[in-house]
Amino acid sequence: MDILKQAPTAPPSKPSPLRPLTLGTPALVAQHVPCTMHLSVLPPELACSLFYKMIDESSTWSKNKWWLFDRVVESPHLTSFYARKGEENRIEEAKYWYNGRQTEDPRPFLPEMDEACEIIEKIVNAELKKRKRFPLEWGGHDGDDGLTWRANVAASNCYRGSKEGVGPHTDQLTYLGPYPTIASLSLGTPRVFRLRETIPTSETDSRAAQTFNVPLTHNSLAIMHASCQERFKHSIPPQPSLDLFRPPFPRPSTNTTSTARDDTTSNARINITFRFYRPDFSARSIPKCKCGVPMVLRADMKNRTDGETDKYWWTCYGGAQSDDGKGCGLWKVLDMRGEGRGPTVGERRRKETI
Ligand SMILES: O=C(O)CCC(=O)C(=O)O
Ligand SMILES: [Fe+2]
Repeated sequence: MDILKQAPTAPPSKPSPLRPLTLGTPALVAQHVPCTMHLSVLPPELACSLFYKMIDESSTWSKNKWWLFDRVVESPHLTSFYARKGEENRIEEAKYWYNGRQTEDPRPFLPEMDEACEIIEKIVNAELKKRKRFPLEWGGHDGDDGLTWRANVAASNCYRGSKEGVGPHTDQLTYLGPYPTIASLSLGTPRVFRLRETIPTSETDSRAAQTFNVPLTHNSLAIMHASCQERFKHSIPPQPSLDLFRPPFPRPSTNTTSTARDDTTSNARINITFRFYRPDFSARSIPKCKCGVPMVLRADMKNRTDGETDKYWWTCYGGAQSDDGKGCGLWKVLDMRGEGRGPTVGERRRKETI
């Protein structure tokens, strides 16, 4: 009888934690995460003048404040929101919301941002042609090739010194829709961009998450490709120390004398994320919760599937700015077809094969 006894089953062992890995080259970035890294993307003089312009503008930017569980949190770094020319009317009229609060009217792109944006669009579109497309990505309008990524807005951040950063998060998909492509330009002091995968519940027993650290240097472009927001959280962690940035060109024609120059070194980093707000996720198409606030769209990262049937949640964000941090708690699953969204890459493919 003894032989029939089953060997005692060992308790399921958790996969061993993995050490953080620094991805110091574009090849390593492409190998490990759904991102690409592009170095020295703008003409050096443009990168430098855009850095100065954004540093000056940042004195009028603001900090983000919102409710997290039972406390008000304020992100120390400064942020602002810009719309590309020709898009301001659509975007102003639309009134976007962020963190449960109506955003100020977006500012128009500065001329240097326009110049940078045109260069960045070319890089992004060349990269998109090489990549696998996901069925829920924006499929484009009839008549265009569905591949063209056009930045119509930009969110900008300024981190002053090594302590300012942003914690692990995914970008809200409310206006970006599923599987967005986000192009993130870094100017000034180098910082680390940290990515960590959220392991789906069905795989937590078989594999562990790894932390990836990507150094972001002045004038580099990190593209977060489709599936990055669905699979990875990203952050700019505070650092124990920083390499100061020495701008390679002086400030253009200011009245400061050489002894009073404030451009010799800087501990600040400017980040500009160029984004494509999808026409099928226009502000007026966003459902509102019982608080009267547009709901926020997020991917169900723990139960992701195949790029076609992934689940996304619209959730109440009214609590983020209310007096007590409590909202109505309403949530519902995104229903692409039922809500009349698209066309998606998947729908276009199906049409083409019929
Ligand atoms: O500063 C960065 O590179 C990242 C900023 C970011 O994650 C965001 O604005 O959502
Ligand atoms: Fe982000």
